[in-house]
Amino acid sequence: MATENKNLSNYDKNTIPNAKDFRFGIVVSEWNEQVTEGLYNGAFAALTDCGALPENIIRWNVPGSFELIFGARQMHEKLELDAVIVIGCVIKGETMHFEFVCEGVTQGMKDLNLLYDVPTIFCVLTDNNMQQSLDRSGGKHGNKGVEAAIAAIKMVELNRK
Ligand SMILES: Nc1c(NC[C@H](O)[C@H](O)[C@H](O)CO)[nH]c(=O)[nH]c1=O
Ligand SMILES: CC(=O)[C@@H](O)COP(=O)(O)O
Repeated sequence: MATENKNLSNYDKNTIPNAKDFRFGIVVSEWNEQVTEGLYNGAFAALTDCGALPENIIRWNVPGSFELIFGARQMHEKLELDAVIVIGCVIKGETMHFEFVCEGVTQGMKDLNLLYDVPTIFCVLTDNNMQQSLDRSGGKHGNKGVEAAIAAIKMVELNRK
């Protein structure tokens, strides 16, 4: 199902575990800051709406999406967390750089999920243009940051079984 057929912000709070005892790390890319801030705000709002305490949500910034890998790894290594969410926005330019950044970040996130017992949640937009990114960071298709927050809570619950 494409995003255009599913609002990214929709969730049923009654089906989501209470996150009051969960600790989250969020690594945010500064590239396309207007979009990544919208994603972060969506994630933060959804986490706290589901019971997470603001003091249990630790944010680090990195320059670009490719640095999300190292930033998330350092969070896993240095902080006691239940989940790490990485937030980025990669938008196609004139060259192949888009493909390599997207592939590198995707593979890096997969590797982190293999290396650590704490889940790393992938909240990286990989869009053809800015409008697509705006539509998915609080626009007409909702907010992927909300989707990522709900995924993080569910994965923490799964990890505690
Ligand atoms: N073009 C975008 C980038 N490029 C920068 C890389 O992510 C990285 O910071 C650089 O190659 C240095 O290692 N990053 C994004 O997040 N979004 C883009 O659209
Ligand atoms: C994803 C990128 O690095 C890309 O936006 C950079 O733009 P360009 O391919 O025109 O250099």
